[in-house]
Amino acid sequence: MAATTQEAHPVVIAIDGPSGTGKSSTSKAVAARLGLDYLDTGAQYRAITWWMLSGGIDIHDPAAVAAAASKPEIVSGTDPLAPAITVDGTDVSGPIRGQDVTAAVSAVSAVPEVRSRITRLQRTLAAGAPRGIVAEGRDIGTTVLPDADLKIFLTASPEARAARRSNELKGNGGTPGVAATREALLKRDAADSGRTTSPLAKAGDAIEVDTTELTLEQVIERVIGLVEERKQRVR
Ligand SMILES: Nc1ncnc2c1ncn2[C@@H]1O[C@H](COP(=O)(O)OP(=O)(O)O)[C@@H](O)[C@H]1O
Ligand SMILES: Nc1ccn([C@@H]2O[C@H](COP(=O)(O)OP(=O)(O)O)[C@@H](O)[C@H]2O)c(=O)n1
Repeated sequence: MAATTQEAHPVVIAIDGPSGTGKSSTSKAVAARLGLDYLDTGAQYRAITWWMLSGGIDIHDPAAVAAAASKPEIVSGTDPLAPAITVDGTDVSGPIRGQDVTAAVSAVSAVPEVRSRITRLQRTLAAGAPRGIVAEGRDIGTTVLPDADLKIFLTASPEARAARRSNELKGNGGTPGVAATREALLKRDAADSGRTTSPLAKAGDAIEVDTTELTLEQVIERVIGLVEERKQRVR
């Protein structure tokens, strides 16, 4: 008989922060290296926004958004090497990154009925992750998974964030310059931080990592180091 080996309990990592701080890149890499699932919660809010825009729903009418919030079927893949998202069976991973969705998503995600619907999906995915999950967004540590084993809040200067995002958009054929990108990011930060329901915020027990002067690899190593530290402490 083999000695009783204790199954490690699934590890839940919450990574929050504003746009362009490195949440998606860091979360995907950490999940892939640790063999965990990955959840991009921003993609879910973008997907429901894409569906509303496609269906002609007035996204500035919270009652209309609330009434439609439960209608689309949103399915998120959780493989960090091939994150996928579909709405009613259509792959929307490309269209949800468009400027129209980016400009509309903060209004849609501020509606409480949208948040409760998406939060339910997120908790179901986290609960079903066999080895655990890295979930990234704005309210993971505060609202979605308040009992996460590790909470990280990423920050970076607006200049660094705008330069990164602008570079990325150029690669995707977009043209906005750094100044326009910076303005758009700050506007979205203000809307996301200022909403009543589950705003963008650092959880009291989250560890803040300023990525302005760090390479992506340094951020990934920092987070993996914090996961290891946490494991040592609970052993
Ligand atoms: N520490 C870093 N240094 C330089 N570029 C980075 C760093 N972290 C992420 N990036 C780049 O910045 C862009 C935005 O990163 P992303 O992970 O999508 O941020 P977020 O999910 O917070 O919006 C991507 O092109 C990514 O490769
Ligand atoms: N947990 C989350 C994640 C995203 N969001 C909303 O979804 C938008 C898009 O999130 P994202 O993570 O794709 O944004 P980027 O950081 O990629 O620019 C945010 O600006 C928020 O309005 C949210 O409200 N709560």
